[in-house]
Amino acid sequence: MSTALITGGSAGLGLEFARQLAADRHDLVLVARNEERLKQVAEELRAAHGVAVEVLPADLSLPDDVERVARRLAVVGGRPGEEDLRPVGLLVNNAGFATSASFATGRVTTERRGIDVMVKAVVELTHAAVGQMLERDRGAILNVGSVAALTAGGTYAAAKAYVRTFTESLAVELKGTGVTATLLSPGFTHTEFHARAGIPESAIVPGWGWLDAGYVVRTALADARRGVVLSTPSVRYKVAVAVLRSAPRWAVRAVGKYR
Ligand SMILES: NC(=O)C1=CN([C@@H]2O[C@H](COP(=O)(O)OP(=O)(O)OC[C@H]3O[C@@H](n4cnc5c(N)ncnc54)[C@H](OP(=O)(O)O)[C@@H]3O)[C@@H](O)[C@H]2O)C=CC1
Ligand SMILES: CC(=O)[C@H](N)C(=O)O
Repeated sequence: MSTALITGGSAGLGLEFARQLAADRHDLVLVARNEERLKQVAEELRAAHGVAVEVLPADLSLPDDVERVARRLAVVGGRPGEEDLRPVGLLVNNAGFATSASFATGRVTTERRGIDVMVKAVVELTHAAVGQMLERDRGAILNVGSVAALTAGGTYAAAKAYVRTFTESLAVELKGTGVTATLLSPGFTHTEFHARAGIPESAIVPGWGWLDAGYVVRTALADARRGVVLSTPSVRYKVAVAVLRSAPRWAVRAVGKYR
């Protein structure tokens, strides 16, 4: 039974990762800003599955909070001060958000926060985890990107494009070791994401349809266990990725946010 650290574990896909990993007997470290919701999830999963669940409240747009989570990820186990801590065997970099504002008229502080959470924190936490995983020669990194990474859909898409290339590059570097890197590229999935972004789901009619969070997470975990580098749940979103990757960029730009 290994330990998984999940960022954004209080809601949406992160909560689903926590539930499915707990059901599969993983101990958990849950990271998000909302401590109360994290505590509720921890109580639910300890009671339901008898696993150990650490609650690690952190705002991943704040460097000191990221550093605190990175220190937890760097734990190898057995060292002074680490007696009660097990090394993390699976890091799920999941926390993320988008805004409905356009770049030009939106707040640059919000843009900066998006980069902090979906790019800088992903890099720092991945680096902390990979170090101890290579020392133990086993572990897995699962970064949550988006199909949007292949679009010209704003700074959110740009951040996800970074995570896509970063994760593929990491997989190349880790090849031949006992550590794997997987990029999950979900399509539109029913979570709190759009409501939080001020975009009611009812206002979105994605041509490729909506996905269920449980299905997305089951697919991602199965792919990560097999060491698959690019995990894109559902045939229709695999087709969407193929279309976006092969279409002329002027056509992709014309679509903007793929829907
Ligand atoms: N839903 C979708 O259609 C798609 C989502 N994705 C990606 O999936 C990932 C999960 O999103 P999803 O579950 O849908 O969204 P939700 O809004 O349901 O959940 C987002 C999670 O991220 C956490 N979070 C947000 N900001 C911070 C922060 N500053 N520090 C720490 N945690 C934070 C939230 O917790 P808290 O508020 O407590 O901090 C929450 O647990 C994201 O990376 C998103 O980009 C990709 C493609 C499609
Ligand atoms: C599909 C996504 O990543 C995101 N939910 C969006 O609305 O673009």
